[in-house]
Amino acid sequence: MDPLLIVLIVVVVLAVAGGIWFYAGRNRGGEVPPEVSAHKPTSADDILLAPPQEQAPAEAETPAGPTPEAAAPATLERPESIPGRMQRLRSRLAGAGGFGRAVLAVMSRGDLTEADWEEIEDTLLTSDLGIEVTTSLMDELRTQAKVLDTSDPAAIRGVLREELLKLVDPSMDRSLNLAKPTPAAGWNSADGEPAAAVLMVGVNGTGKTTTCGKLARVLVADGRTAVMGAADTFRAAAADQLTTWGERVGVEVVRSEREGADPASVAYDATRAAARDGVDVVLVDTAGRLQNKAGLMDELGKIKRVMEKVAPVGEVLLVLDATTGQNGMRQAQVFSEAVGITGIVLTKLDGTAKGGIVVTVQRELGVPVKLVGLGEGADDLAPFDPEGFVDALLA
Ligand SMILES: Nc1nc2c(ncn2[C@@H]2O[C@H](COP(=O)(O)OP(=O)(O)OP(=O)(O)O)[C@@H](O)[C@H]2O)c(=O)[nH]1
Repeated sequence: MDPLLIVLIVVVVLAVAGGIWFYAGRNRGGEVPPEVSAHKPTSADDILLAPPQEQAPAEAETPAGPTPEAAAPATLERPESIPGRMQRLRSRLAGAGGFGRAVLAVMSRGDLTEADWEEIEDTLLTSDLGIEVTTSLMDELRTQAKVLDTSDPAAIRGVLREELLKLVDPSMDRSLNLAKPTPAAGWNSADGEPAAAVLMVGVNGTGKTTTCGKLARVLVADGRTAVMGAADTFRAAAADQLTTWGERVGVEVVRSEREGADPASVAYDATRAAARDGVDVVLVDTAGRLQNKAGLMDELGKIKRVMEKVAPVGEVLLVLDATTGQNGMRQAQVFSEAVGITGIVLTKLDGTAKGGIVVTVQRELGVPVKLVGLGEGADDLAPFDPEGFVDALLA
């Protein structure tokens, strides 16, 4: 036989055998394993997918809210009630070790020396109270110490509690504005009744997306319905993260499948969807890129403007990381100038003993802390309670 023909036959036989082996191999492997084909979880997802801390997820009745378009889990979680979580989180706050306790310990020594007063001053300054507040608090404490002339811990505690409470200011209105807004002039009532709108802003990593998800749970626990808008189109995982949060409690998430899509258009779609579905609240998550103030103003301004084609935005919540101290304050100023802020969410308060940031941020921005994040658990967000906070600082 012609040697060329032999070589040709061998090549054809090898190719056919190889093809059969490859095909059989694919079938042997069966379906592509889900961990390969599915979205690869990030560390944040791991946290989100974990069951809520200290609370077994319970089966809930059919939610009043809209059904998520994505495949929903078979059972929905019932978020922890607001009073329940406040009770639980108060002890966590106390566990973080408040600066009040350290001041109390020094003041209870009685007959304070200058060194003792310096120790108190250092404690106050390192707790992020800022120089101005520290100085006036020191003056007040010196006066009160003279008046009291005692080392009785209960009496000193009473004075310190009163002074700290004054600084935190219990008279501020900390309620969220969740009243149904008056529709915008051009709004067609056939398109539904606009929902109360909450816009979440802040630097990246402060916990905006997490807080949006946690706040949706607060609303569900409070018997309200909601829609979330994933207008953080800069970080693709943020929309996935928000979708997971929504699915757990039956809250629809409006998102764009296109990375880098116009955040304002997602915010607008979410606001319209909320009106169409007749839900109570629309929560919009945004990206926190602080490239420059002009860019930030443009982006946030545009988001707010398009949402207000439906109805006024009732709440703009600035999400601030309590552990970033004075650095966080500078960023907060930029956001507050870029878009009018109506309240502050202080996250990661579980990770710091420097509770003084509550006082500083309220004074510098002139708006109240309305919510606090006290952990990575799904229900670790609670309304800010000044008395509980001061008690925890002194515990
Ligand atoms: N300990 C603690 N961690 C928190 C709290 N709130 C949020 N976090 C964590 O902070 C990390 C960042 O949260 P994200 O919600 O992704 O932050 P983000 O601001 O949306 O970030 P970008 O999408 O990049 O802008 C996550 O690991 C959260 O679990 C809190 O109150 N306490």
